[in-house]
Amino acid sequence: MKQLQKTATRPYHIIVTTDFNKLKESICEVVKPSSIMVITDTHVGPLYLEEVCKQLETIAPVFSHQFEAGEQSKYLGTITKIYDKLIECEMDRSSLIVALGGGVVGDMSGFVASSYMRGIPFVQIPTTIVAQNDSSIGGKVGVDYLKHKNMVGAFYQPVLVYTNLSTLRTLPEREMISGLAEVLKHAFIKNKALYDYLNDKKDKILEQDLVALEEMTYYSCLVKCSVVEEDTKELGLRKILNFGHTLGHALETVSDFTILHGECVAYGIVAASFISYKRGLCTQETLENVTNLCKSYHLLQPVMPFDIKEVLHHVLFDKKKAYGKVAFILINDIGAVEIVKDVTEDEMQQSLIYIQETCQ
Ligand SMILES: NC(=O)c1ccc[n+]([C@@H]2O[C@H](COP(=O)([O-])OP(=O)(O)OC[C@H]3O[C@@H](n4cnc5c(N)ncnc54)[C@H](O)[C@@H]3O)[C@@H](O)[C@H]2O)c1
Ligand SMILES: O=C(O)C(=O)C[C@@H](O)[C@H](O)[C@H](O)COP(=O)(O)O
Ligand SMILES: [Zn+2]
Repeated sequence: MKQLQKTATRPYHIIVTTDFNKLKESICEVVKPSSIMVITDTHVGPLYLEEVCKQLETIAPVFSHQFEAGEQSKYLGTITKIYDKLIECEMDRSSLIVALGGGVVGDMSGFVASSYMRGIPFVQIPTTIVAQNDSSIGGKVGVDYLKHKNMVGAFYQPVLVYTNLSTLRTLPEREMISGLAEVLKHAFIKNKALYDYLNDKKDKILEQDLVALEEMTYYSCLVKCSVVEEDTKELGLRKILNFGHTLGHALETVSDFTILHGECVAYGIVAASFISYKRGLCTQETLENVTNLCKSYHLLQPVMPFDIKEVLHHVLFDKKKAYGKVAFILINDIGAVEIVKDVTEDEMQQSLIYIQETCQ
C-alpha cells in the first residue's frame, strides 16, 4: 500500500496597518504578477483606486474594473462583465486580481479569481468593518442567486490580506455599525476577552480610535482564523461563524437587501439567543448580555415590518441544511456556542416575534 498526505491550505499574511505604504512590498513577497486587475465599486473606486494603483504600477501593468456599489450587484451578471474585462486585458494565469472594497467586492473578486482560467491569485484590500474583520479572511467567495444569499461560490483563499484601517474614515456610519455585528459575533461565539474589550472600549471603537480599532481587528481576525484553520470547508466547526445568519440571511433577502448584512446578523443573533434561552441552553443573563451589547453599538434598531412566514420560507435555502434539517448555532454562554439540528419552525417563529417586540 502507498499513502500520500495532501498538504494543508497555504498560509497567508493578514496585515493590519494604517496606510498603504507597505502594500507593494507585501504583495511582492508572495507573488510576481505579469499584470494586475484591481476590482472595486463605485463608492470605493473614487476614494482609493488612484492611491492603490500608484503603488501597484511599480510592480506590473495595472488595469481596473469598477461596478455599481451594493448587494444588488452581487450576482452573476456582474461576474460575467468582469470576465469580459479580464479577457479584454489579456489577463492570464500569471496575472493577479486585487479586491479593493467591502465584502461585496471581496466575495465577487474572489469568485472571479477562483474560476477564471480555473484559478488565479488574488489579494484582498478590505475597506469596511465587515471585510476587515470577517469576509476578507477564510476564502468564502461567491454571489447571490435568485436573491438567495451566496448560493453560488467556492472556497478559495487570497494570497494576502492587506488592511488599511484609515480607509474606515470615509465609511458611512450605518455601514460601520452594521459591520460591528460580525465582530460582536466573533466575541459571542468564541472569545469572552473580546466581549469584555468591546464593552470597555465601545466609545473609542465608535469614534474610530486607530489603536482601539487595531486591537479589535486583531482579536476578531484571530477568532476567524482559528475556526477556519480547523475546518476550512465548513464540514463542522466552521458553522459557528454562521451564528445569527440562519434567520439573518432570510431577513436580508425578504427586505430585498434594504436591511444591511450586519444589521440582519444582529437580529439573527438575538433570535438565536432567545431560542437558546427558551431551551435552557443559556441563562436570561446571557440573552440580556448579548442583546445589550448589540444595543450599545446601536444595532437592533426598530425592525421594518416583515412577514414571518416569508422569512421562514427563505430559511430553507440556508446552506447549513442537510437531509432536510437546517443546522442552527445556539449560545451557551458568552464565548461558547453549539450546533443544533432540531430547531423547530415554531421556535424560529417565536424568536422572530421576540425580535419584532424587542426591536421597536
Ligand atoms: N466571505 C465571507 O466570509 C463574508 C463574511 C461576512 C460578510 N460577507 C458578505 O459581505 C457583504 C457585506 O459586506 P460589506 O458590509 O463590506 O458590504 P459592501 O461591500 O456592500 O460595502 C458597504 C458599502 O460601503 C461602501 N464602502 C466600502 N468601503 C468604503 C470606504 N472605506 N469608504 C466609503 N464607502 C465604502 C461600499 O461601496 C458599499 O456601499 C455581504 O454580501 C455579505 O454576505 C461575506
Ligand atoms: O466565514 C464564514 O464561514 C462565515 O459564515 C462568515 C459569515 O459572516 C459570512 O456572512 C458568510 O458569507 C456566510 O456564509 P454562508 O455560507 O452562510 O453564505
Ligand atoms: Zn456574515
